[in-house]
Amino acid sequence: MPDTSRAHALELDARDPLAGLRKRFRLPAGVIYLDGNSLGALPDDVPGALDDVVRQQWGVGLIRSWNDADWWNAPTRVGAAIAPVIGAAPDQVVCGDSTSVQLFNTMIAALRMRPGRNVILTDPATFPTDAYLADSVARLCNAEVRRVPAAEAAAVLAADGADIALAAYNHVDYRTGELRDLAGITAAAHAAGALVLWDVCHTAGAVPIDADAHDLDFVVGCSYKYLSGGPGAPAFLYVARRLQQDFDPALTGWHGHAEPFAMESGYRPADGISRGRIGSPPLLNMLALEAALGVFAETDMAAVRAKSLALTDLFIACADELGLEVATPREHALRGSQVAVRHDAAHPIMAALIDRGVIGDVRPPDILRFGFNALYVSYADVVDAAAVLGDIVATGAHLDPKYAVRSTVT
Ligand SMILES: Cc1ncc(COP(=O)(O)O)c(C=O)c1O
Ligand SMILES: Nc1c(O)cccc1C(=O)C[C@H](N)C(=O)O
Repeated sequence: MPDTSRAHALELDARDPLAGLRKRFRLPAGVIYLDGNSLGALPDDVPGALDDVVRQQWGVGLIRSWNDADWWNAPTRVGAAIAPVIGAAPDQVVCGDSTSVQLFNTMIAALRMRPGRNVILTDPATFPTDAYLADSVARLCNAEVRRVPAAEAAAVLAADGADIALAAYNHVDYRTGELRDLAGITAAAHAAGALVLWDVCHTAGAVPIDADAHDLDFVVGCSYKYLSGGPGAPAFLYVARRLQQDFDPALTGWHGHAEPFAMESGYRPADGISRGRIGSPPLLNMLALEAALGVFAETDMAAVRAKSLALTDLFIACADELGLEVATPREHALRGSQVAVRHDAAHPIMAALIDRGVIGDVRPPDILRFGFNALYVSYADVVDAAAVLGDIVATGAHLDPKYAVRSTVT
């Protein structure tokens, strides 16, 4: 039986090589934050950096800061800082725009790069924005969306892949936290002549992605979850170097032009990853993200992954002891960095948890989600959160009518 005692958790914290990174984040007193898989906690470096960007770079530098503070190159500079986190050699990652925009842009580029093929293969359980965009892209490009669960994707690609242009999958199921077979689906897609687009929103900064080692084609991820870039922080796009000269995105904005300030009347794409740029980037968010990324230079993704698995192992053991139904796979190879617990009263239980300072979220119909960012969640947090959860379920505290009211964002 795993040891779920608080004393043992404190021992684990004392031995944790990442424990020192927790102070790099501003965590409110009295809160156990287990929703970094939706919005990451505030890094300590961000307020000062933003203050400088607003007061000095914007307030004093004004338009000069495009040059003097190198705003112009921020998308590729911040992309270069994200690259090691996702296992990418330099010059393959650009930062900017939302995940949704990047997904749309890349799906169309992939269809253009595989003429004669008209199918986008995706998961029926994909994150909603991915599904909605695939359907819209299909309407725009006269293509078809074929919905095949990730577990069956490699077999479908092998048996019936001739018309598939793109396999577009989420690295982690946002509900259950199940980690998908990135290597297997990618290899099967390539054997079938298709491209792959991985949405790594739930793994960037939490799970090694090894984009180059796995020979991925396109990767899109957000930066406001495990990367802690802040609300609305821009997404990133990886285009493998070998594909960049053929990358033909839908959104041909002027920042992706070969010579933006030549103000030419026609579009000529920039070389390399810069052609993934679109229009003016959200610089305040992007420069906050740049400051947030500093912490990743002080650790490596193998250490982050090892602690994340240990945290989720411990939480699963606690949930087992409480007799709760865990929806997240127990095998490490199949687990992201969150634990999902099924309960018919998921909403009121989460409301009661939040009331007591334990912040997670819920997803329909019955999933309580708990995300574990190894950079700032401690083992003591895990057992303390589980103790509050156990107390609520045992006492029926969640049955209080005040917890029946649902908030807009959960
Ligand atoms: C897998 C996945 N893709 C996309 C998104 C969101 O896209 P956007 O950043 O455009 O809101 C999320 C979360 O919101 C997500 O979990
Ligand atoms: N992106 C979000 C937002 O704009 C508002 C509220 C929550 C989010 C999230 O990130 C949700 C998250 N992607 C999920 O897995 O459900």
